[in-house]
Amino acid sequence: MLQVKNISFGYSGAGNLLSGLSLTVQDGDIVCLLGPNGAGKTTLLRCLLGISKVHTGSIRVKGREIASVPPAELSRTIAYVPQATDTVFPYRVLDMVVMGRTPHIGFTAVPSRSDVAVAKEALRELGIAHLADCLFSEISGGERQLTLIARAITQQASMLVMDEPTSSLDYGNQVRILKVISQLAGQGYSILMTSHFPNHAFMLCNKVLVMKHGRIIAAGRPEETVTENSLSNLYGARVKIVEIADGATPVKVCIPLLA
Ligand SMILES: Nc1ncnc2c1ncn2[C@@H]1O[C@H](COP(=O)(O)OP(=O)(O)OP(=O)(O)O)[C@@H](O)[C@H]1O
Repeated sequence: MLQVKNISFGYSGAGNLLSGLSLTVQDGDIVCLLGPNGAGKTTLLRCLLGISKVHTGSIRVKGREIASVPPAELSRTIAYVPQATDTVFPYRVLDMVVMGRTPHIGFTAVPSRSDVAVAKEALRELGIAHLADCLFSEISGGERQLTLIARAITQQASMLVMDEPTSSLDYGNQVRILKVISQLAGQGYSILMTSHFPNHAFMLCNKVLVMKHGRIIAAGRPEETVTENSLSNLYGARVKIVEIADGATPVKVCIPLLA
């Protein structure tokens, strides 16, 4: 689905932030990108979406170089869920979500009834149908994040790229979003998400990319890549990983140690 080979990128005036970076996301994968603040995770996502142009290397989506894929077509393949942001425009939540139809209908076209129906269905799926007429600027950070996920679902792309999808959510909504992500993967979506919570890797993901100083320093299954040693190297914090029983399946949990 997504093949990244040996890319490099730096912001103008600075040296390379990303260098020699390669990764693959297969159909149905849930990939967790872990790394400390400033490692380059969001920058990498922006490169994958073609928002920032890589200096060297290749990014292929469904076998085609993204630079050669028209933006609307790329948006029908990959949907982006940015970190929850504010907007200066007083859009209704439903209007924000209907915007997900833009790659299908064009910037100037008026959304049809069926476009609005797709958006309303996404709101229902995420349990926020009651917010449809609220202003995006007047709902909570967590509700905004759910709205942005609804917009991505409305886009009906086959891959979701999510930047810290649970960052401003309360505990219950974090679990809700993790379940939604798992269900979306079950429906055939490929998912690449950044997270500051290594537990997400164990709970949800079949693959982990560990990023530091603009490089992928480890890639593989969560059990191989998320270890007490790797986490303490990555974050400079002591971490204990324990197994707890959840029915028949033991689940690994990371616990940071203060001492
Ligand atoms: N538009 C920009 N222009 C110049 N430098 C930038 C820009 N955006 C990010 N950077 C720099 O690039 C580095 C990586 O930033 P990035 O946002 O990709 O990291 P991140 O891993 O997503 O961090 P976090 O976990 O804190 O969100 C940082 O040092 C940041 O200051």
